Amino acid sequence: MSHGWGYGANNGPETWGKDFPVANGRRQSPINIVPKEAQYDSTLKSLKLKYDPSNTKGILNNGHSFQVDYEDDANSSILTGGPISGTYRLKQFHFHWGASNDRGSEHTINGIKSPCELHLVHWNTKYPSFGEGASQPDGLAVVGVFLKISAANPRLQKVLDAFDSIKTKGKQTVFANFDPKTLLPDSMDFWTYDGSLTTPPLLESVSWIVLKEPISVSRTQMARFRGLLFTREGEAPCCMVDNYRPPQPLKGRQVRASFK
Ligand SMILES: Cc1ccn(O)c(=O)c1
Ligand SMILES: [Zn+2]
Repeated sequence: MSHGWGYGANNGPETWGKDFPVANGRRQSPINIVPKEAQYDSTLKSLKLKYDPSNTKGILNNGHSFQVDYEDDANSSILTGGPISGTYRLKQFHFHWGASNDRGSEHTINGIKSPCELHLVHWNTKYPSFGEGASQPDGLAVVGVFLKISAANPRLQKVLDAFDSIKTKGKQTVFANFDPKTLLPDSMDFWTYDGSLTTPPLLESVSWIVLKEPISVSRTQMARFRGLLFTREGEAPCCMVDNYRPPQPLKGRQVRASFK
């Protein structure tokens, strides 16, 4: 049976290039963002996120993270503006986090890791589906939001409360009427660059939009993320932690800022 990619010593990010050679490509993600080297671009439009909570389909432990899935057969939960042209539909959101609060995010700022990073995944409606978009250079747009340790974030509570039902790989449960907008910070200032999926198949199809302002999460809330498992029910349990890919070479790419 294929041992499959993961985040362990034998199947982690350093091994992904064997099955997915694009891992060493020219527009891989995540990256380290150096704000002083980002170029302010006054032509960037403001980000527009319009989400319909009734599109919420469910919450799933996929063995790498957990994700909340959305109906995407209409333009009811969409991303427009920012660096992208056209309309991108929300497909799912998920997180990446560490075994301790000193690490966990995928993007870093001046080499600094955050304990957690939220990704809201959207696909370009010029293509017929997410799968089609995922193989196109302008097919996907992912909004990244850092989480920093502070007071408990009440907006995470509904997500955390579902964890008991999706503890192990493959488990999913009903999850309805969740507005991802409640997980966004006040400021929509962002950095943007051309990148990739941060998990195999690492396709180079993502316009990354990384928000400057983090949202809060408490130590106790982070501990609950770490109670999820990479493993299936009945297997030797392995805590779902450190499910992040480290920063990849910029290879000449420009990072633009929507703010001065
Ligand atoms: C489409 C996709 C898949 C995995 N991850 O981590 C992402 O951020 C986006
Ligand atoms: Zn992600």
